[in-house]
Amino acid sequence: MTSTAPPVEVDRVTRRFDATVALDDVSLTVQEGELVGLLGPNGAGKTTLLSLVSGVRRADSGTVRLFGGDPRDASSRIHLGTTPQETGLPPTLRVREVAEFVAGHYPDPLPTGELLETFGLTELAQRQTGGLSGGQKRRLAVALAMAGRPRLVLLDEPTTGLDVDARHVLWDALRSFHARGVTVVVTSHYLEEIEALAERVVVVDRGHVLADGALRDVVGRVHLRRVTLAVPADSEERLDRLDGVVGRDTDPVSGRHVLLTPDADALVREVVTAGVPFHDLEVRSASLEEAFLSLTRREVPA
Ligand SMILES: Nc1ncnc2c1ncn2[C@@H]1O[C@H](COP(=O)(O)OP(=O)(O)OP(=O)(O)O)[C@@H](O)[C@H]1O
Repeated sequence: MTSTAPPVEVDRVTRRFDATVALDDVSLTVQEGELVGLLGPNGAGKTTLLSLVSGVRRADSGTVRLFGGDPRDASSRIHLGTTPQETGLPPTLRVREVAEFVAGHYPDPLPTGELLETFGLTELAQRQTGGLSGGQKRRLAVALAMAGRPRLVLLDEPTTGLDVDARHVLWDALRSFHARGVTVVVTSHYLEEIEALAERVVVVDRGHVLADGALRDVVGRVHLRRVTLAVPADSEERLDRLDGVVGRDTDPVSGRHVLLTPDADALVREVVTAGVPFHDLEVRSASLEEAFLSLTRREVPA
């Protein structure tokens, strides 16, 4: 293990579960200080990837390095904090007791009061964990990952089940740790979470890395524009006959039609030429969600 090695180095890793290839020749390096969002549909291989990096599982082939060492050696994991998808907390222990118990395993832990404060848990310090709500347990589980002042944290779906306020408390906490230099790898089903947090996005599907880059580059890579417009109900079916529309949806708030297209200028010209009566036209870049759907609908490269 070397202190200058990147926190995560995954090199040509394959991992199977019987006939399922969960990861197929995956390579990925995460440098110190990065905040990486790992995106992928259910079963894409995200949890498997994190389990290899945290030393819980072993790769069938290829190599995984954690700060330059073997993640299966406890000494390599000294700078690692993790929050798995499911966390078991001892139900009769109080929040503060659990935090102190976990902190006791590290040579230089964060003061428990500071940890609880950062995650908005101060008020709950005396509560038994068995009496916490699902969202409160989740926040505690993420806080525990930070107890030992990790240099790298792996968070698997950290905000699943949290309401909007609790999610924002957690995002702020993650941002503050990241600002102090902590490297963060986070998986999420909430694309707006990755948009809000991550600087780099890695899109995984069926065991392959489909895209890896700065958030705006991944969104830009699909070259999609989002054209929103309102049309009278009796003209709606005319939208189906337009060329160059690769996706169609309805905006849940305004009820306007959303058309995804690689060439917004050509599409708008076509709408005008076809004489479709429209109003409230808006053109903007595709969101990460739209880019993600477009990417994961593609065929997996050979
Ligand atoms: N212990 C296991 N035994 C058998 N198959 C497994 C096991 N763990 C994962 N798999 C399979 O490997 C593939 C990748 O699973 P993985 O849990 O890594 O996906 P994921 O991207 O984390 O999905 P999710 O978003 O649903 O958590 C899936 O097809 C899954 O069914």
